[in-house]
Amino acid sequence: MTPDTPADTFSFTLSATDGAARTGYVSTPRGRIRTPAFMPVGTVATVKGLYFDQVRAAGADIVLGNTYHLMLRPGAERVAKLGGLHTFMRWDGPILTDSGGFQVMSLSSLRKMSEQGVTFRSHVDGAYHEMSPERSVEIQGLLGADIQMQLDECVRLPCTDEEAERAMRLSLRWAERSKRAFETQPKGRAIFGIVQGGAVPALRVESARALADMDFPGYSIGGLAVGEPQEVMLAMIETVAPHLPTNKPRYLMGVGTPDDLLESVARGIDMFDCVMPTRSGRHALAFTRFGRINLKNARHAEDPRPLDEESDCPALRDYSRAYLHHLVRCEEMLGAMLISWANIHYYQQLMAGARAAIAAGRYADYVAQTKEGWARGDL
Ligand SMILES: O=c1[nH]cnc2cc3nc(NCc4cccs4)[nH]c3cc12
Repeated sequence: MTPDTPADTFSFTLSATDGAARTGYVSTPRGRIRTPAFMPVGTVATVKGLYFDQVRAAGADIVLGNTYHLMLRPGAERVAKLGGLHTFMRWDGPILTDSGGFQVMSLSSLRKMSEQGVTFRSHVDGAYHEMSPERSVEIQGLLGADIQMQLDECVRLPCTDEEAERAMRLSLRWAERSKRAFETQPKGRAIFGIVQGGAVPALRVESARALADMDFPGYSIGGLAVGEPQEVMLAMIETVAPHLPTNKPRYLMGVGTPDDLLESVARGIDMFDCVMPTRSGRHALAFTRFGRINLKNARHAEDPRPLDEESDCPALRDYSRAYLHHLVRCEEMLGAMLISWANIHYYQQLMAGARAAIAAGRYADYVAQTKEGWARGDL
């Protein structure tokens, strides 16, 4: 923390831009987040298969926790009683939590949505729960999240314009209520508004402008990475970004592949989260400088080469493809752990390279060279 940044504040500093791409850092009481940033997903208080010292060593400055999962198990009040999520899972850096609404709609059963909020049955034990903007913020506060999300309604794409409009306007009303409920929380924490509006440019612009008028400390772009083609996602980013304040961070929720990250950074996104690196790691899919490598494939059975001998990550540098293939074939947990570690490291170094390239004014070249590497791969 530089001396001029008091320990109990949240702020965003833009260091350089290259076209619409930006690099800088978010300052929080628990440390800085270098942007563009990729946030490993720690769904139930763990980045699946990794120790947090590996997550930190890979270059992650912040991790994501899921409010929906944690409120069901072990429970928000229980986490608070145990000292909060940072203490509970032994991660002392910033934590971002989502609001739970997205998982309620994708994981729970018997959901009932109203102006007040959403009631649902837990996918864990069938118990009834209700989630309102106020309760969601209360839960995120009990978890101790440094960056919190408003409760919103994310419609799956494709959807009708009427559906997108209804959900966008509800989300704006919930943005007001979430922000008001957040005011009781300790200084230094932030809450982000979430831009909705489906794939309808006019609705996206209206949502972004209304949220900007509410003066949030940061803005998420939601309602994307829900099955739409990449070009639709990128078009919505291009539509929304000009209407968001340049001096506040922009977080694209649930994104994405390495290609999604590079293309979204080029359009002005600062923060990302995605289960892709860890979920793919559990399915034997490695992301490398040479593109994707499916370690289930028998052609790796006698390949003594590591995934990337030039990497400074042991999982990429020290283990042969043959060994990784063997672990995968035996369904040994170390296989999923090593490939998840490799993928988290790859995503972090992809963002580190983007930050350096933007600062040097050569982001377009960085993207082109990176994509050439993916194509050149001797997979
Ligand atoms: O609008 C949203 N609001 C709050 N959380 C989200 C999370 C999101 N995650 C994805 N995509 C990644 C996925 C994860 C699981 C199914 S899709 N898209 C998302 C959109 C939203």
